[in-house]
Amino acid sequence: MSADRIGTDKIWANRIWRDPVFRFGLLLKLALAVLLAPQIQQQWFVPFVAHAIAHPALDPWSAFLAAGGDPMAYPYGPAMLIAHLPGTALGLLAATLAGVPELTGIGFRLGLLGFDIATLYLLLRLWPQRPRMLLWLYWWSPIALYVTYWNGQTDIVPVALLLWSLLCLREYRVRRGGIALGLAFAAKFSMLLAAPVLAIYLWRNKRLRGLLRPFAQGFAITALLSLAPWLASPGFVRMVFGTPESLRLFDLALPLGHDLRVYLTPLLYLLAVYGLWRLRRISFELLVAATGLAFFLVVLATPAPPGWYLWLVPFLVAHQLHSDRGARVLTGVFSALLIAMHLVYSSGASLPWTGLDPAARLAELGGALSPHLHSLAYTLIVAAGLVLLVQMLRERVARNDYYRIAQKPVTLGIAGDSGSGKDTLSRALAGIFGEHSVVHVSGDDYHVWDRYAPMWKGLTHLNPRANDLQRFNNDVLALMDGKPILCRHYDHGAGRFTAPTRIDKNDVVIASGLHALHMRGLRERFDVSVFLDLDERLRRAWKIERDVHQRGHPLATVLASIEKRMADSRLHIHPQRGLARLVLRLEPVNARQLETGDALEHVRLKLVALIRNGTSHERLARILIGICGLHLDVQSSEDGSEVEMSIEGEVDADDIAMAAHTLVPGLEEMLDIRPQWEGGMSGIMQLLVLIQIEESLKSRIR
Ligand SMILES: Nc1ncnc2c1ncn2[C@@H]1O[C@H](COP(=O)(O)OP(=O)(O)O)[C@@H](O)[C@H]1O
Ligand SMILES: O=C(COP(=O)(O)O)[C@H](O)[C@H](O)COP(=O)(O)O
Repeated sequence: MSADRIGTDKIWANRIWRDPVFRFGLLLKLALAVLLAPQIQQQWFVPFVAHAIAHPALDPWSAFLAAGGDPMAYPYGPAMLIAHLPGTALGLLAATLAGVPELTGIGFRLGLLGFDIATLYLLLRLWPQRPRMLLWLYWWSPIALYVTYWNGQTDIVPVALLLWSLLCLREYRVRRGGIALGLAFAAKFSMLLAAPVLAIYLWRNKRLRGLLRPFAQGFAITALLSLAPWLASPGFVRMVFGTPESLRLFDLALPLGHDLRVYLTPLLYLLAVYGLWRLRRISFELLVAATGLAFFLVVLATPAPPGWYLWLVPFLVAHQLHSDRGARVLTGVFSALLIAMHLVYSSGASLPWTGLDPAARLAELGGALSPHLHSLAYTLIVAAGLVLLVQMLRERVARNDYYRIAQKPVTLGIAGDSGSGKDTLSRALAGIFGEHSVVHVSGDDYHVWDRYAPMWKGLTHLNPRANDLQRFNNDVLALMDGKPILCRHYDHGAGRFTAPTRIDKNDVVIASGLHALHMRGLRERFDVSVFLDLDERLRRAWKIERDVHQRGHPLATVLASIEKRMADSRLHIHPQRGLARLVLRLEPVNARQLETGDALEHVRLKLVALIRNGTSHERLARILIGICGLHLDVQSSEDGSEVEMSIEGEVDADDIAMAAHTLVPGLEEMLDIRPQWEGGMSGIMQLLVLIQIEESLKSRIR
């Protein structure tokens, strides 16, 4: 069980259950379930479910119709029936034993109360930060109270199943999430509206794309198994498909003449789904907002029955939890208008134990009032709903930090001398973002000549003139702007260039090379610019090891190349050190290890990080000491613009992962779902770069 789950369950057990706000709400709902008998339950739902219990049949819908039941009685799928069975069965048993028929309806409503509590629990799992506020916003939600306990609709069942699906998605239990959505659909077909939104969320996040298949399988198999047995049933088709309620989706239409109409509700919904598709990356909070907005659009563009407004409640709760008081006021106004109108114009409940029937009185009032007033009231509701929808769009989407930073790629520039670790660091960073989300441009691919060109006799690779830096610059800028490039690759094995291949845009652009920070225009576009400033003895040892054993060069050639390149290194590579926001210098803790020929992987290293214009070094220092158990020596420049951290010690990948979870929680949805954290100095470099990325992204939204 995840730590969050344990934490939430503890909140649930210790705080919510004991909380007076919960307990009074529970008492109220129990009282309402006992005292109120909603007309639609008494007339339709309860008789159908009771008949299904009393006369078990594989096809309860046809059996009910054959017994003379009302075709309007139960327009729901088998999952809804299964959800209603336990409470109603207990109620029916009690009614039979006690000879009090009302107990059956009470049993039905207690079953709904169970889903109401389940919905509260799921909301608490989704947003555990402010449990007391969530209690007030959901457990005392006027819309939820009205729909479930006065009007009597049972939309709380598919809503709870949909929330379960969302929670499963957030916990990467996607097959289970698909099953939950399939059950929500099998309870009430309109939950299908959420399916494209959830699918786009999984598809548009490369880190989640591989999860779409199990999600879709879970959904499809559940929906098929839930419905296939009854699709050939005439009773099921008659009662469940083509119900007047579902046809309301087509009420709002634009006549084009010749019996042709544009159905505006489906049109608005499809445009909303397309708008979501256009987003580059979608965080979970954006998914929640998008699902709520899709439902909101459909509900406002349709003469929706009261039950459909219950779909909005979890998303209105999320909106109010993460917004200011204005959202709560607006939601309150919207709720009040909605309930006031439906109290008069929609069915309600009677009080059987008292003989009172307030719903009938209200219905008489509704019948006496002018239809103009009904439309006026509905217009007010749509107006308040649109204002609320615009507010949700603005605050849950447009102002969503993730939305504002994730619509452009994260861009990293890594420069350093040959053998300083540029490719190694690039691979380590790609390991935490996920190769699927990273495009890596290497400066080696922009050498002007291949290994066998005579030009190398006069020029070294470290001379900018030996590299097509203008093309490197243009290609990286193109990828930053989301455009594909055509780029050849330098094969260090053969010493030749491969044919140009198309490189597509991606969420993270890593540009590494000898001269990656050489060009100002490009350098200033990087979110993070890194210079690898290796201890020269270590760099030589690493370069010799690599060039001789991995690239197949004779030792003498490598040694001669190093000497020949010294001047250009000082002239063209090292000046980039002063241009980088982050300078990383790896040094041997004991240089003698290099002299005694110890295996390079056994040479203990320390990292000296120079952070320019950083703001998170104190937080970083605490975490590196507290979580990673490292030894730090921190020096700051007089004006505080430069901080140098000397970091020593051993740290494993798990500690790096925990440190990242603490340091940059806001980036977690940009990382792979299983980031490849590294131990040692490589893992610390992963952390340092991530912190710089977070700082840069925050400056995007300031
Ligand atoms: N953090 C590190 N720890 C240990 N070895 C490293 C590290 N970074 C690089 N190396 C080694 O140094 C050599 C050069 O690294 P590489 O990434 O190819 O450098 P560059 O891309 O700058 O030329 C490689 O053999 C690599 O394994
Ligand atoms: O200096 C470099 C740059 O690569 P890096 O920064 O990765 O060391 C290499 O020597 C050249 O690319 C030529 O490669 P090769 O020597 O294989 O022909």
